[in-house]
Amino acid sequence: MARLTIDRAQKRFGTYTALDEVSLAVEDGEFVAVLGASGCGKTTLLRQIAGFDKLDGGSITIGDRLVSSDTQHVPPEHRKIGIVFQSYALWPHMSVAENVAYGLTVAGVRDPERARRVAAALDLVGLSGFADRRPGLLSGGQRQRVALARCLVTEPSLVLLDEPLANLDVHLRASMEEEFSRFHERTGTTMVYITHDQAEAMALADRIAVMDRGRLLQLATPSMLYREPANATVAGFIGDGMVLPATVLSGPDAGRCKVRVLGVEAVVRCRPDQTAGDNAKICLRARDIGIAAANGTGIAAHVERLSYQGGFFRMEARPVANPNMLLHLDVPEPTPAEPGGTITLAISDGWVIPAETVADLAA
Ligand SMILES: Nc1ncnc2c1ncn2[C@@H]1O[C@H](COP(=O)(O)OP(=O)(O)OP(=O)(O)O)[C@@H](O)[C@H]1O
Repeated sequence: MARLTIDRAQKRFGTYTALDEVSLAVEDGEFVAVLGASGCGKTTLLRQIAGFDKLDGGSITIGDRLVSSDTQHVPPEHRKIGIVFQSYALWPHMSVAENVAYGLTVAGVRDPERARRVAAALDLVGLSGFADRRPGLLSGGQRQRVALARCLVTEPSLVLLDEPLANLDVHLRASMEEEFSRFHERTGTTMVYITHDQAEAMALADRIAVMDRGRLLQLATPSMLYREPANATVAGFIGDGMVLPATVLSGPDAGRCKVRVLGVEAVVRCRPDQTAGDNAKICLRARDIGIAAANGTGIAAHVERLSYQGGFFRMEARPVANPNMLLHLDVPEPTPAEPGGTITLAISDGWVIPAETVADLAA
């Protein structure tokens, strides 16, 4: 197991900067998900960690060993890294046991040591009874478990997972998520998990690194990302956040600021160093907006759409005074208004997004 330190990693393809000064420290035994939309640079980052490409600037250290820098490039096979790909990449003509044994055979490990380690790895992923099967006769989830066993058997110091569940159906994904979690708990292996699926990242990771256009925007626990997004991009990307212009009326008191938003005053969470002033932005979640009390003041809005979510409705509504904005909130059955009707909304919570400076990397 090893700590992974990426320091100001740069990667360019021609004039395009795919990695722009990415710095990231993954603790020994930690499970970090790298999350971002397609094209944000996740795979490029993984390829630098694995050593498939050379960096244009910065450095990567695994444990105490500098593996990538201007002057150093340790080849992939000498980095003690295990990789699990979306495509499984199993040999179709070999049995499950032979596939798992492959890395050991290449490394010169012989029986009975090799057979013992293969059996232990298959046991770890719950596939002991499948040693003699060909991969073609396994389900997608079982194939991914073989790929995991094959990666583990070499006792890597770091495991990289590149969208490993992307080819599986929804039900299998959920059970494989549990499998990865249990596996991480049992082995304590340092893991970096690439995904564009935030539910998957939230369910699995100790911390999530959110990337956008080659930059790391925030590295934080799932709950911190949700509660305290560092900037408007993270706020909008994670948890369907609504980002609204606001004025901070008074500075923090017990972690909360008074703000004016959509013409009403509200008390929301903020950083201890938040200052009063115009041009602020706040992030609201669906749960931060509710129906105002009868005769209470609030935000008059036209109901545009209702969609049933099972037990409640997701309502979309446009403020009468700001019709270019679309708010969403969850309302119980029976719904308090129908599409075309008007409703008064109240804000119960929210987060003042810190002024955009450097990405806040504090967890
Ligand atoms: N070898 C290459 N040559 C030129 N451009 C590249 C190369 N590899 C990646 N890119 C570009 O770098 C950017 C980041 O690509 P990358 O594959 O890292 O994104 P990603 O976040 O993994 O996306 P996805 O989720 O779709 O796999 C993209 O704009 C891509 O087109």
